[in-house]
Amino acid sequence: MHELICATSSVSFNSLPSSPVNHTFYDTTRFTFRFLKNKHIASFPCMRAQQSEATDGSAINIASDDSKVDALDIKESKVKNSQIDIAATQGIKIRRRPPTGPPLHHVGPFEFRLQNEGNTPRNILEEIVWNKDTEVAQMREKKPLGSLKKATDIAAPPRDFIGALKASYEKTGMPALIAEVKKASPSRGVLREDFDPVEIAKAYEKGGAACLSVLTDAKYFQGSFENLEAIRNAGVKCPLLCKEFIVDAWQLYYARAKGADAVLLIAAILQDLDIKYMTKICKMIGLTVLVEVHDENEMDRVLEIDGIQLIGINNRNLETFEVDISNTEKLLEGERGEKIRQKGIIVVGESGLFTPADVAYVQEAGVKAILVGESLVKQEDPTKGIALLFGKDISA
Ligand SMILES: O=P(O)(O)OC[C@@H](O)[C@@H](O)c1c[nH]c2ccccc12
Repeated sequence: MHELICATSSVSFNSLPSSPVNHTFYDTTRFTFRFLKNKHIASFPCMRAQQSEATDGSAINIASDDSKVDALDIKESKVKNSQIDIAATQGIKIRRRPPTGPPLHHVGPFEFRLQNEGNTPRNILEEIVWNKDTEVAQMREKKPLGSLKKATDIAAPPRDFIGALKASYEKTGMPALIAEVKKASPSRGVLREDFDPVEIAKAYEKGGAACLSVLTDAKYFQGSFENLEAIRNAGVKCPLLCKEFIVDAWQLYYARAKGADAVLLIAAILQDLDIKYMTKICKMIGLTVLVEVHDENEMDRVLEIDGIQLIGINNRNLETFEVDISNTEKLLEGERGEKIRQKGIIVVGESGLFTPADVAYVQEAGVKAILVGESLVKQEDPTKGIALLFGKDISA
């Protein structure tokens, strides 16, 4: 039932066969056991890299300098813990990575860790973020930041996302539309079988959308960066929002290189400092930032950050999928609404908008733009879908 895996501390990998069996750890049904002396092999990314080289058959030696490694071990765990502490003080419940912290128990020469629920995502947002972390690490390896920066430099110049929203609002007197090119979602499944992203984007533009949002997450939303690029290259003039789960600054450069004019930063998964730092990078490379909030705490955090011009209020709770459009009103009431007006921030009402009454309701609450996917993408003709949503033709 429980498996015990041992390796000696002064192991020299070139003395072992190339099979990983001898020097990897086995997560068994409930417990992971390993010799204490070797704990660093699993603990450090650099060691892990060396380990995988060994599995390729190349010869490597890992010097056993336990004191140095232990010091690093402590440092790594401290950094992790302090990040968790910061997130906690900011009220962030989403854990950015599985908590593979120090072992819980020492038994004689072994350490053992209960393979507890802590290493299982607690909700869909956490699952998405953990997957994204791995996905981004793999993409980064294929396209390091240096080459990506060059691609960013030669990308077509960014379009004015906020300018397009303002112009539309002024023209129609109604919230500017950010229409979303969305094939599927974890909560609703596939929204449209005959999904042609370019055709849908063109239909949105024709119907009077000010900007477009393009889902690029493949695993949960069946989106792609190819869709973003294809829409950009098809002559669509609306500025494009790259709808991604951004967890790493690398993704900002990637989005810009693929033709995005704006990106979404989700306050539920990013600490204040991440939002500040990423906003600075976006400014440098010409990307507009839309910061998404879902509750009062996230709104208050974001209102403390300088330079935020666009805030999206998501009516969908990404942890439970519950949608409630009164959330927009709730977050714009009283002092918060006042502060937003004073700062000249444009608020975008996001998710769950289906009817002219819904649009009127969030407009009344104070939004100057809306982000809509499902109700438009499901329409046979998305152009007509826009007129139905607004109760009139807004394309003229
Ligand atoms: O399809 P809807 O209910 O109109 O929602 C669109 C958009 O708000 C939603 O897709 C969204 C809002 N924030 C997100 C963050 C990630 C993925 C998707 C989203």
